[in-house]
Amino acid sequence: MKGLVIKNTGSWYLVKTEDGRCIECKIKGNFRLKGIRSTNPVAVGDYVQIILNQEGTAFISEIEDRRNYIIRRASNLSKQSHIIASNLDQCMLIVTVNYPETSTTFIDRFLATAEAYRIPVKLIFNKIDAYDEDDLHYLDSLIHLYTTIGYPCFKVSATQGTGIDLLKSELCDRITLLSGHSGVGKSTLINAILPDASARTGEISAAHNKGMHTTTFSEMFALEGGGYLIDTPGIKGFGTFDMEEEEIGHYFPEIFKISAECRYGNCTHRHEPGCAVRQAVEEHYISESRYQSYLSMLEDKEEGKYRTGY
Ligand SMILES: Nc1nc2c(ncn2[C@@H]2O[C@H](COP(=O)(O)OP(=O)(O)OP(=O)(O)O)[C@@H](O)[C@H]2O)c(=O)[nH]1
Ligand SMILES: [Zn+2]
Repeated sequence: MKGLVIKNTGSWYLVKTEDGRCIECKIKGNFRLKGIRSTNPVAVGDYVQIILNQEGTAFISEIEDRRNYIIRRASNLSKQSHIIASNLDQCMLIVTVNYPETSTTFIDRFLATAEAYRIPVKLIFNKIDAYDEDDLHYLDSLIHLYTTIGYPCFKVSATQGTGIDLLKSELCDRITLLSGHSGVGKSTLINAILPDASARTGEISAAHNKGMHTTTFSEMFALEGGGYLIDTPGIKGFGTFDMEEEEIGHYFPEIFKISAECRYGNCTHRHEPGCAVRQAVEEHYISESRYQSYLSMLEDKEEGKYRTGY
């Protein structure tokens, strides 16, 4: 029987079958991702084959190939990774320009990593009810910047309910991962979208307290109109994987586009002569903040910090 893994507690998985039942499953056999040592062989979002036993227990016997997945290293030194979720249609990054301020470096690192994973991102600017004129001006300039690069932007207020209907239509029939750093209003937004989510979130935390302190597991919430929302409690961003220096620029779409005109094919857009990217920054075709984010990722790479995520 085929099903979708909607919850992972670390010791068992909840699988929603095609006929609409939710079945608790264990895994059987040895599932390995090529090239990755993972702490969880099966992830939320996986399509699996399950086998029901006569005693009423069930196990996962097969995982279908993943369209994509995002991972996070268990720790900086560890080679083990944790698969956060798989088969995502999109990520929504929740951002606030104030209370607290989300830095453009944080946004850009998230976007670049999602590009590397080939997952489209939409930016959700929350708390628009709380901004003064300066904040709103800055908000509009960010929206202009990111929309121009190709990332759809939405303005919402989770507490006032502004923009929530449009957001719901963007979520419809898709599998969406919600992300954002602490305090941006992720829980409030989830509650505005899914009125019964708070009860279920309580349920996961209870499961966690039974000894799972180091790893947080994801869960999918079914949306009223179809589709799923994935919350990743405790995960503020996802880890980058080993990107080559020349590769980092590929994940900044506007930098990548212009880099075709650089004199050298392996240009890192720092000090090389004939660099079209640096020229574009000087002429304001590429934003200074995006370029700085790009440089900061290069620096991490040089310092061997790229495994930490952010
Ligand atoms: N003014 C205003 N405040 C909001 C809005 N959304 C959330 N908040 C407030 O921001 C604070 C943080 O909201 P949470 O939903 O707990 O934020 P979170 O992102 O889940 O934070 P963590 O639990 O730390 O991950 C709370 O005091 C919310 O009431 C909004 O749209 N406008
Ligand atoms: Zn260059």
